[in-house]
Amino acid sequence: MAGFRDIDRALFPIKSIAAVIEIFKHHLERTSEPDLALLSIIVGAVENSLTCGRPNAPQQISDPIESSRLPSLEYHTVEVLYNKFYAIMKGAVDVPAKNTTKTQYATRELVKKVSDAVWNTLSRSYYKDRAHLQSLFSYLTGNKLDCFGVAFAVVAGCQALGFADVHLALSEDHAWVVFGEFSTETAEVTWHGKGNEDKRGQEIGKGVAARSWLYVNNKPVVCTRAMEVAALVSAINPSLNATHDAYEVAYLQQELLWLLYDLGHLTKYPMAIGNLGDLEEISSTSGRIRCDILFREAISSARSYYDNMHVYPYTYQGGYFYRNKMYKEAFESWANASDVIRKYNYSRDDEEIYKEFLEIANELIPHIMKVESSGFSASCILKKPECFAYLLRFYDGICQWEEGSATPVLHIGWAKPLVNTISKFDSEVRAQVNIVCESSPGDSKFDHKAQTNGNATSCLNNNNNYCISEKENRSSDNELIHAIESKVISEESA
Ligand SMILES: CC1(C)CN=C(N2CCN(c3ncnc4sc(CC(F)F)cc34)CC2)S1
Repeated sequence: MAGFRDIDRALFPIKSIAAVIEIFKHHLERTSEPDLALLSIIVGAVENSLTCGRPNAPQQISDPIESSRLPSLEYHTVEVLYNKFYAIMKGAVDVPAKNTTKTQYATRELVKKVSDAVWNTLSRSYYKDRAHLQSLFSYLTGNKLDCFGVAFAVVAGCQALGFADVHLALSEDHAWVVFGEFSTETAEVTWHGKGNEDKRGQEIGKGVAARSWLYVNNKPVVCTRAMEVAALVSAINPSLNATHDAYEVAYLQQELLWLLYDLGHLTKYPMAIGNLGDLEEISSTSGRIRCDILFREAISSARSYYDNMHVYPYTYQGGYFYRNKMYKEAFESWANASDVIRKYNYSRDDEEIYKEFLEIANELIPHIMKVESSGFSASCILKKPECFAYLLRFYDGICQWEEGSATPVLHIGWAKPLVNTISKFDSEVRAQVNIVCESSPGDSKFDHKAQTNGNATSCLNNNNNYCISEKENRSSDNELIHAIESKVISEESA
């Protein structure tokens, strides 16, 4: 049984955040591969004691990070849970004894059996979106896991059984596994969303499902063991209740993310870098790079390794700019997010990103326009043509997202804030935006590269892409506005 090494035992009982960080350091720096089950049980136990525990004895005044603030976590407690997990996995599959030195690779049947073992030991019915259901501590003490937690448990189970080829694959709203000699096999192992039949055991769709944002055009984050540790650290949830976080848990998550960052394990994991950026914005670590640099690193990671098919890096950055009243920069981030989503077809599985764009279009941008047109605005974005251009690119990306999709995106609820926003820009500001039409050779949204045909006309038609560049010379953008308005309103009459 991989799990416990003497060094681990020596660090028990765990009485401080610092001790938890020491265990992660040891597993990441001095073992062949970190033990996912062990680390998930430990961090789940700590999170549980600080966020779900009953208000225990009056809090000790000592520093929660270094000395004992945590209810002491005994080696025996962790060992019992670890052995229980191992027994469940062992019981589920009869792994042939390792009689050969030949590396054994997992099969689809094995992966499905491990997924069934987890699936069949979950409580019958519980609120799946509740917080703190992501760790093996939750699974082993409460038989509850969220959809990410099930996928993580399957990977940890396969590791415990000796299958080093089974790894976690992550999109921005779903998780599955890759396996086999070249990690080319894929399998669903958990559910997604509400009321959808799970597809466990099936390979990841290549057909129409692959064109939805949910599967990020087959550009998922395929994890190494250390990146699976980064995923479990990202999944740490410091929330105490709807309005407060447990400071010690947020601090633990932030320190573990910096440990993983320094070891290079976040390089190909944009969302983990974004999570670290969010934590740094709340409470910056002295001597560390600023959070806005982290948001930029997340974007360049998505561009470098995932063909710029991920949306969240831009919405991490846009959210930061918005919270810090950097509205022009926020518009640019959201226009860039829209340039990603336009490449996809909208499918019923994409509700999460739909809600993200709905909130930006119908809450955040209207709020900005309200405060900016109150006359006391400092950033006077209503006078800047580039802001108008960013907003048009943002809205146009959503229009194009809808084009060619089986499910409509826009409805009248989008039109009012949209038209209200555009009409806040005076005509002489709008006139400074030049809209250039581009012919599009192919029909596919993914491999189409914009071609500039040189002659500038202002249009929004269903076949051609167009890009917007702010230029001095005037162009009539009323056609464009009417096109957007008529498009949206025609949706209404449809
Ligand atoms: C800009 C935002 C709204 C802020 N937080 C965002 N998150 C996006 C999702 N988060 C994540 N952070 C690290 N890894 C993963 S893997 C995954 C999909 C799940 F099904 F496994 C989600 C996710 C963390 C929080 S996007």
